[in-house]
Amino acid sequence: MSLTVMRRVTFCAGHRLLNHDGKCVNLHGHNYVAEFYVVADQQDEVGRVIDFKLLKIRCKGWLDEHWDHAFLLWDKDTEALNAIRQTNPHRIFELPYNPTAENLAKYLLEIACPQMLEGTGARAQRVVIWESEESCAEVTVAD
Ligand SMILES: Nc1nc2c(c(=O)[nH]1)N=C([C@H](O)[C@H](O)COP(=O)(O)OP(=O)(O)OP(=O)(O)O)CN2
Repeated sequence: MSLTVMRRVTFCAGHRLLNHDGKCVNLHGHNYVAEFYVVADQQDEVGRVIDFKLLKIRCKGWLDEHWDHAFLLWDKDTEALNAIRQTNPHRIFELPYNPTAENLAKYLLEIACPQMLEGTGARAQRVVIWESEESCAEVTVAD
């Protein structure tokens, strides 16, 4: 048997896809939805994998601090980085790859979730990023 809990968090961010052969090569924004699927080795004395409220505080807290209302840009995209830096104030989060939905999900699972969930006894198993109501990317920890 395996028990998983999920918390959904929404955030707004701007980005562009470098080398994309379509309109998403332009700076634009999305109302993203992130889903965090979390497991633990055992349930706590209350019967929880993790308190939903604590999960919300950790996941939403990280996104509010780092990605909400920021431009999520590839650190190689110097043209966009320099353009956004011309505006004051500005909020930029540099990524080591293009900010596709796939890569955002990967970054959250591999880098951000261990930070978010530190000390809770829970760990992320899967992250889904919805870029629109129609399109999402999903990443899962390998077996
Ligand atoms: N595999 C991926 N493909 C695309 C991604 C992505 O993250 N992963 N992202 C984009 C763009 O960010 C874009 O904003 C979304 O593109 P698209 O789905 O084409 O947008 P629309 O549905 O709004 O297109 P309409 O033509 O306006 O219907 C692109 N691809």
